[in-house]
Amino acid sequence: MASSSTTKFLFSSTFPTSKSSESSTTKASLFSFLRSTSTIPISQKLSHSHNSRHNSVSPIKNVLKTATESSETSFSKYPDVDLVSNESKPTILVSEKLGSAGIELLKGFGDVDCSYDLSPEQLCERISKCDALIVRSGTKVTREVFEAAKGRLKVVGRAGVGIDNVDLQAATEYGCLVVNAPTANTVAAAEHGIALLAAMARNRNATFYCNKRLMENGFPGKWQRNKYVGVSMVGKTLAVMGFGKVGSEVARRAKGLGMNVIAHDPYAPADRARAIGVELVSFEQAISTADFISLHMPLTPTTSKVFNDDTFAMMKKGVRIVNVARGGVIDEDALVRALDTGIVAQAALDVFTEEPPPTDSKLILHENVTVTPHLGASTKEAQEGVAIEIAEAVVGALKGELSATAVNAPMVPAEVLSELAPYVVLAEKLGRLAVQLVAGGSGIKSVKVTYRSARDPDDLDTRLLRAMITKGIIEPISSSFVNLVNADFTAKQKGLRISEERVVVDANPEYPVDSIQVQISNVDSKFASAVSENGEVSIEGKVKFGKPHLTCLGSFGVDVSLEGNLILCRQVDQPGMIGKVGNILGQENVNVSFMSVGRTVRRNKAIMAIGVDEEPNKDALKKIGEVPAVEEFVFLKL
Ligand SMILES: NC(=O)c1ccc[n+]([C@@H]2O[C@H](COP(=O)([O-])OP(=O)(O)OC[C@H]3O[C@@H](n4cnc5c(N)ncnc54)[C@H](O)[C@@H]3O)[C@@H](O)[C@H]2O)c1
Ligand SMILES: O=C(O)[C@H](O)COP(=O)(O)O
Repeated sequence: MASSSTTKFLFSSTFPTSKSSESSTTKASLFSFLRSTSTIPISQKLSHSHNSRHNSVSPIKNVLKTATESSETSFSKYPDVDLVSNESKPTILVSEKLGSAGIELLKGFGDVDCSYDLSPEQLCERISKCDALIVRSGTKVTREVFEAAKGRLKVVGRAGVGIDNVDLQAATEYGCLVVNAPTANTVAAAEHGIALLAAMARNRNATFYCNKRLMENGFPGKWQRNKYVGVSMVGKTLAVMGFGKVGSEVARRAKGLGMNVIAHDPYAPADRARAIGVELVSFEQAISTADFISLHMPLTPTTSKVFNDDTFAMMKKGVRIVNVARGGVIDEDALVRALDTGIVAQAALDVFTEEPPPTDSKLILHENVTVTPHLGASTKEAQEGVAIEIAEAVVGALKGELSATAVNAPMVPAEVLSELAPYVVLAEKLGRLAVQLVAGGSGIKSVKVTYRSARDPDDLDTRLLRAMITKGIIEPISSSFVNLVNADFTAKQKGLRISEERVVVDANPEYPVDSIQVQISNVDSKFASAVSENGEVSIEGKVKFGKPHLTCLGSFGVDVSLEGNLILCRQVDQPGMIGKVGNILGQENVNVSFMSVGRTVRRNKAIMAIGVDEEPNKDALKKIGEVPAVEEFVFLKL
């Protein structure tokens, strides 16, 4: 069996919020839920019958839940929420104008508060009463907003692409999911880019001015045709900086105008560029050979002010620049200097470092600058599309579904999700079990997870499983809540190092995972038999008939369904032990759901793993401990 790629992660959290509840559901209900989410748009789902919404809570849904059970607006209630009853409806704050179809969709799910033009203070005040916030580019969702939310805010929806106005690090630390609407405004932005390109080339801005003067003064003497001679675009070289969704649509359209298009994007695949007839080149080559430069990269620490005195100096004299990306990618003072010296002949700008820019901004007042007030996404079509896209993403997130447009959590395609669902449950149970086997669980520093599978290791996306193991380990020993969004961060904060290994085994390739093993090193165990020959607390589990099973404990093979609670006993391997312990539980009215005995050597030591529906009282546990052949035992809550 070839062992393969080993991925190692460092993780960590410090939230006073308490834990989410975890409930399981049948495979059937989980899968029907997943099927319905992948095929029925939420807009239709909302009109479904009342009963259809009352599925049991899916464990997959739980991966995004964060709020306390005790909280009045507990997020854990949402998947079961009665959409008709106002009592349990989530509150969704929409802080900027959103298309009406999106608003209607949101109203079908929660209480919608459309409050535009809130000051930062007003936003912080209101946010603690909200479960979701929907913004466009005009609202700054700062760390203060997440702090002020006091753990209630579950999802921020950005009705558009750029998420530079959301403090993603703070969102992640607070376990708040951020989703965006990345596709619905692509064409609108590309069309606006082309419109600005053409407007600039033909002095459209100056022509407006000229027209106004013409109207004021009458035509005679003002017909200044020679003053406003433009430049042609055909045959000119356009450098598209950022060859993503908008950049490639701009390139496609510019090709149609007869331009020679080159592009720079360190992450874009060359074959996608070739397919449009665009050559991918270096940053320097792009800016030094272009007659026109069109900006389409996101604003990140790397791209901030990437167009500055130094890079303007590398450009062809008389270059023309369009920016429909983000103002912050340009050093605006440097652009004014480049315009003044003529390095940049003209600029057409839709976006600015500060929006709206100050009225005395030298840049917007410059005679060679054409400006629009961040209108790239502002077409009727794009706004309706974005509104629906974000409303669906936010409602889905509030229902605990994993989002396809999550910005700070793994995006897991529906088909992968559906396949991994039972393993997600297993992963969390193994984490919970492993940590309870450690004496003084908070001293855990190093956890190794081994996934055994018949499939190629590259085919197994373990992020979800890893997050759930982390959740299982951390939640029983701390007040931190852990969800898919903050699992890695939480583990890192706690100094918990989780390494992963994927091992190919001879198993059924129909299933994504054959077994998951969790090993905790450098710790003492409450139950010595859980310690492997190598000295680690070691447990292994499998999914059998859709249910999580514990299959190995230390060096002992067992087979017990991980439902309800678990009693582990080590005893002398002799007849009558099952009966003795079973009798004690029976007398206390504790129902045994599952039972398995494992041993290494006949008539030596044996492990008895007993699944119980109820929690045995102290007396029952004491009596089990007093059975003469029982050498050690432990009761574990799953
Ligand atoms: N003006 C508007 O109203 C408007 C509308 C839509 C999008 N936008 C902005 O346009 C930009 C692009 O949007 P998109 O939907 O195409 O996003 P996208 O993620 O599809 O594309 C961005 C591209 O930039 C590339 N990139 C990242 N760093 C880069 C770098 N240092 N140099 C060059 N390329 C780099 C990425 O690899 C990616 O291909 C974003 O900033 C977005 O906010 C503005
Ligand atoms: O990033 C975006 O999607 C655009 O900048 C659009 O922003 P807006 O929704 O504020 O118009």
